[in-house]
Formats: sequence, C-alpha cells, structure tokens
Amino acid sequence: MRRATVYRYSLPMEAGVVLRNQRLKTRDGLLVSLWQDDKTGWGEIAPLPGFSQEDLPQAQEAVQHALSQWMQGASLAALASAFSTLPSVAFGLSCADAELRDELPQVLSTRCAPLCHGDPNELYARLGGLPADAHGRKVAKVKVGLYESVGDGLNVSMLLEALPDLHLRLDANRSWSPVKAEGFARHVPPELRSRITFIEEPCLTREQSRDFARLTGIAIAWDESVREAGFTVQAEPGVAAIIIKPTLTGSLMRCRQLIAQAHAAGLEAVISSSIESSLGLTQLARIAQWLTPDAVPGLDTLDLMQAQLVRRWPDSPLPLTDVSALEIVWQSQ
Ligand SMILES: O=C(O)CCC(=O)C1=CC=C[C@@H](O)[C@@H]1C(=O)O
Ligand SMILES: [Mg+2]
Repeated sequence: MRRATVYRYSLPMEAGVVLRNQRLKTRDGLLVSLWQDDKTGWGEIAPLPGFSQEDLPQAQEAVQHALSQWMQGASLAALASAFSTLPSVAFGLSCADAELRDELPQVLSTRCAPLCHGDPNELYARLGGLPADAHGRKVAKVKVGLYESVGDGLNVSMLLEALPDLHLRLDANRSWSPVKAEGFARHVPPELRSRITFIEEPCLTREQSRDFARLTGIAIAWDESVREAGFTVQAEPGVAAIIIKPTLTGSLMRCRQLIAQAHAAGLEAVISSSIESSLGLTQLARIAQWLTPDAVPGLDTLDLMQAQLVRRWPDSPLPLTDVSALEIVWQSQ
C-alpha cells in the first residue's frame, strides 16, 4: 500500500538576497511526502532561480507524473534517475526514496563553513566555534566578485592577517576577467595564499581559471562547471575541489557517483546548499556526514530565510512552518 502527497511552500527571504542579479523575495518549492508499509519518506524539490534550468511549474508537473507511476508500482529510484534534465526533481524524489528505505542515515552534523560578508569582527566572533576540516583547518566562505577585485584582495588579506587560524573558501561565480583576477591576487601576499583553500570559479572560462591558479598559486574549485555538459571529474594542477549542489545536480545516485570520482582523483568533494529550506538543508547535512565526512559542507544559508520548514535545523531560532500550514497541490487517491 502506497500514499503520496505533494505540498507547495513559499518562504519569505531576508531583504537583499540577490542571485545572478535577481532579487529573491521568497524561496518557493515543493515537499513530497511518501508512505509505504508504515514507513515515510520526505524530499524537497526547489529549483533555484537563476541557477536551475527547470522552473517550479515544470518540476511540479514532473513530480505529479512520477508519483502517479510510483502509485502503480514503479520504482522511485528508477523514476528519479530518469529526470536527468530536471535535477531538482531527481534529487527530491531520490531523497524521499532513500528515507523510505532507511538508506539516508539519520546522523546530522550542523558543522558547516560560515558564509561571511567581510566584517572581521563578525567572523572573529565565530572563529572559536568554526568547524575544522579533516586537515584541522578552520574554514569560512567569503563571496568575492561583487565589487572591485582589488578591494576583494585587500579585504581577504585583512581577514587572513587578523585571524591567523582562518582558512577561506572564496567564490567569484565566474565574474573576473583575467585582468581582474590578477588584480585580486596582486593584493594577497604570497604567504597568505595557502590559507585560501580554494576560489570557486574565479574566471569566466575554465581555461582562464586554470591559468589563474597556475600564475598565482591560489587553488581553485569547480562549481558551475560540474553541472555543464561534458564536464569530467579529473585531477588537474591547481584544482582542489568540486562543489556539489545536489538540487542543481541530480539524484543521490548521481551525487554519489561524482563524490566517488572526486575522491578517486584526489579532489575534495564539498556538498553545498542551493538555498533549500531547513528540511532540505538537514537532508544535505546528513548526506555530507554520510558521504563526505572529511569535508566541511557549505550549508550556511538558512539565515537567508525568515522561517524554517517542517523539520528544524538544530539550534536555529527561526519560526517553524508546520506541514499543516502548507497547500496540498497533489495527493494520491
Ligand atoms: O556553498 C556554500 O557555502 C553556500 C552556498 C553558496 O555559496 C551558493 C549557493 C547558491 C548560489 C551561490 O550564491 C553560491 C555558490 O555559487 O556557491
Ligand atoms: Mg559557488
């Protein structure tokens, strides 16, 4: 006996959340709740505007079609894997299936790399509680590329000089030309560069990013590249990690494949948020603890929202939106 319900949510965002030059006023998505033989499984399906190819109506139509087939006995894992062009659907359905089959461990670690906005006092206050990665590095993340790259270089140097224990992940989201990237590096003294664990996607093209790593000795990581057709995980000079955003990537099986390829190539695999709700973030934290226990995940995005959803993130003071408050958009007969 099987039952399935699809809920739609819309969570208010904090003011000023901008993604790819788009203001995100609400985070909208779907939750699927499955029931079979006295077991339940939940999944979150939340295409990220500006990053996902699919939009929420497309995702909702695909989920309803898949669950109709599941109700007739189809395998959910097989259905999830079939949605390679709708990664958010593949990931959410595969999580619900993994929970239903007790495959997704319950162990949840809240350690994650704080997303900081450049104020050393804010970061200083959090440094003591910063998680250390497998190399004992206290890791935080700073977004760069929003303003002048020279200013980014000066700001990053100031943070690293002020906090000798700190290691930084940076993320330029491909915003730098080679000249701007050089302008950044010129203002980071060589002795500080090793405390930049990596810069995600510094330049517009992968070749320019490889050149940046070679010329500056600053390690890079692939994020957006991982999701591009034809990308292959491989060891390359200057490349330290791949960033895996499951909601943008695909099913749990696809993510496990990428993680295994990264580890085989000697790369770090970092599970990263696509600004999911607290339910999705707790599942990502469980996945990170399970599959990438030596890498601090990048999940510090809950505070971009004004509420939690169904499942709490431990110790978050944000109000919880209960499932009873959600709109049911589809239900099995
Ligand atoms: O990876 C993290 O530490 C948090 C998530 C994060 O930085 C991002 C999520 C989604 C889009 C971007 O804003 C950004 C990224 O590009 O990695
Ligand atoms: Mg990134």
